[in-house]
Amino acid sequence: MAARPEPLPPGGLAKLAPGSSCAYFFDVDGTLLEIKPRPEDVISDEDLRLLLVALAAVAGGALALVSGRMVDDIDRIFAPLAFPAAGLHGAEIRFPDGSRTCAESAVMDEARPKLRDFVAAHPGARLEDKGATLAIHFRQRPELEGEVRAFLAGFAQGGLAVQEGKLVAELKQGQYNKGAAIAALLEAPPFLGRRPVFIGDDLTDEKGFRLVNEKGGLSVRVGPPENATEARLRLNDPAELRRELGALVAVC
Ligand SMILES: O=P(O)(O)OC[C@H]1O[C@H](O[C@H]2O[C@H](CO)[C@@H](O)[C@H](O)[C@H]2O)[C@H](O)[C@@H](O)[C@@H]1O
Repeated sequence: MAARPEPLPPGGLAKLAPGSSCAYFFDVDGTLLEIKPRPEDVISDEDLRLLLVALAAVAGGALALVSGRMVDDIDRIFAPLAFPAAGLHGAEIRFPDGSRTCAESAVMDEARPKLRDFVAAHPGARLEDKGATLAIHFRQRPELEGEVRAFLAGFAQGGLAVQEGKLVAELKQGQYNKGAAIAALLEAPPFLGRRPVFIGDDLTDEKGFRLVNEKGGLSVRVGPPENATEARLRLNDPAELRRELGALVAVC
């Protein structure tokens, strides 16, 4: 049930989520990295890459990135690293052995030209065509929010659903979500048998929080305290998450 998350207790993630027994799942935008004006502005720095490599090592490789972005875009951000990953809110998964699943993009063929036309008619709005999902960003014109959401709601039928996010709304296939993606990754070694830890910041992460709660894991939301969430615990921002992960790696 959604409620206000608690701050981390003393000892933080180093105490709550040791690398010897946990599997780590991280959202990207707003969690590992700060939000930027445009999606392509986001890129990992060397410190974060080294931190994630160190954490993956102490967890026996049980670290995955779980994002609304395409897996190829996640790889661009963290290059040359290529972690196990779920992209497109779970519609795309790359398992630790390198095998991949990806939802059909043809399901968006009817909607795609209509979204293009909408964006062309609304300067400042932007279409991010991710194949199996289509996102309309309105960060440059936040006043378009109501119009974008109402427009996309008209496509929410026949298995399609709208995923809301930070100054973005997106058309996806309803059966895919981050909870199902984390559950699928947890079936595969080296995730199998480990306690899941999921850290995210946005509406798309709520099903991931619920899944790890059901599995007895740890759910942590990055962001202000006032919003109700399925996550049980809270961190202020990506910088605090980095400090926590640094401390965790240091004690392992
Ligand atoms: O699940 P995430 O890893 O958090 O990805 C969610 C969406 O992230 C990107 O959009 C968001 O971040 C952009 C860069 O900081 C920002 O400009 C935009 O306003 C945000 O909505 C990405 O572009 C989307 O595809 C992801 O679904």
